[in-house]
Amino acid sequence: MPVYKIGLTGGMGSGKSTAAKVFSELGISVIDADIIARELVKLGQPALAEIAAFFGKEILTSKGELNRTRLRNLIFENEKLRSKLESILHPRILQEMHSQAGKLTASNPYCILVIPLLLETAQECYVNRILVIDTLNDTQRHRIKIRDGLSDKKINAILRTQCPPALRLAAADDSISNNTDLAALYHQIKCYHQQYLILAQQHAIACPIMNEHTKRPIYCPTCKAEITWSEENPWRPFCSQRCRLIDLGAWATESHRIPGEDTVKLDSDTEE
Ligand SMILES: CC(C)(COP(=O)(O)OP(=O)(O)OC[C@H]1O[C@@H](n2cnc3c(N)ncnc32)[C@H](O)[C@@H]1O)[C@@H](O)C(=O)NCCC(=O)NCCS
Ligand SMILES: Nc1ncnc2c1ncn2[C@@H]1O[C@H](COP(=O)(O)OP(=O)(O)OP(=O)(O)O)[C@@H](O)[C@H]1O
Ligand SMILES: [Zn+2]
Repeated sequence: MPVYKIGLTGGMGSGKSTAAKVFSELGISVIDADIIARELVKLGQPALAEIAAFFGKEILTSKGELNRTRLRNLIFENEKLRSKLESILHPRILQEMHSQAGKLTASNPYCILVIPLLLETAQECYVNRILVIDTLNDTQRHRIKIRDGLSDKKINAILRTQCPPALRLAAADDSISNNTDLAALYHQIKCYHQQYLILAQQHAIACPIMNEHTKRPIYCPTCKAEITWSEENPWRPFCSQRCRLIDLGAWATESHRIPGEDTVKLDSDTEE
């Protein structure tokens, strides 16, 4: 049975890595998408070659490593370049993250998946619960400035690409407010840790019973191919990334709509 997964997410500098360290100290396995993203662009990795092929040799340092600052300056100023980078890295990050999670043994009561862009990339379906770490804007900026020495302009450019904090909190099952000190952060995490131990146990008991009752074929909503609902298929309920993206496109173009009356008519909806 797959290990119960808590998706830890939050904006830039909200304290995800700091919180992850606390969970790890409590004996919980942590899989961090940011760490995977860094591994994937190390010297000799295929993703680095793909990035260099698209962005040019100027994106590499004299040692052939990724010039992260240069790439950061490019992608947060240009949506097309960001999409291109994401198309190279995100499928690989997702695959590696779920491969690592799939290898966790049943001795793990639950695990933490640190996914900075959990909501931005619609990964809600891969986790059992969403834990959002939230920091007030001023504190967030102050901490980023101290840590990274970035200007307000550069911080704004990054924050603009991320989910607005209010939407993130609205999607949360649980939330941590990280505005004061490390002791307060630690205290909140310890409380959630106790809850997660119980929830994971309840899940482990309920899940096999539910699976037995719901054992029936599942079909890809896009191409109708029969799929297996398992850790090995990170695109579930779709058969592939392609079908998932096609479906997302359909939502974006509104060919998928939940039927219902339009109660509010926007000006732009009314025909002249
Ligand atoms: C552009 C890169 C090389 C810049 O590296 P750098 O070390 O300067 O910054 P770092 O990785 O610490 O990111 C800074 C902040 O931006 C956020 N961020 C990174 N990529 C993105 C993105 N595509 N969209 C929105 N926010 C992002 C991070 O979560 C973090 O809060 C790096 O961010 C990257 O490879 N990004 C693409 C991969 C990705 O999407 N990672 C985030 C989720 S795993
Ligand atoms: N409770 C706290 N008290 C004091 N400093 C903190 C606290 N939480 C986090 N910090 C500091 O704030 C900065 C940002 O935290 P952290 O690196 O954990 O954020 P993050 O969400 O992982 O960032 P990113 O999105 O950039 O990866 C770090 O320098 C960290 O030491
Ligand atoms: Zn399909």
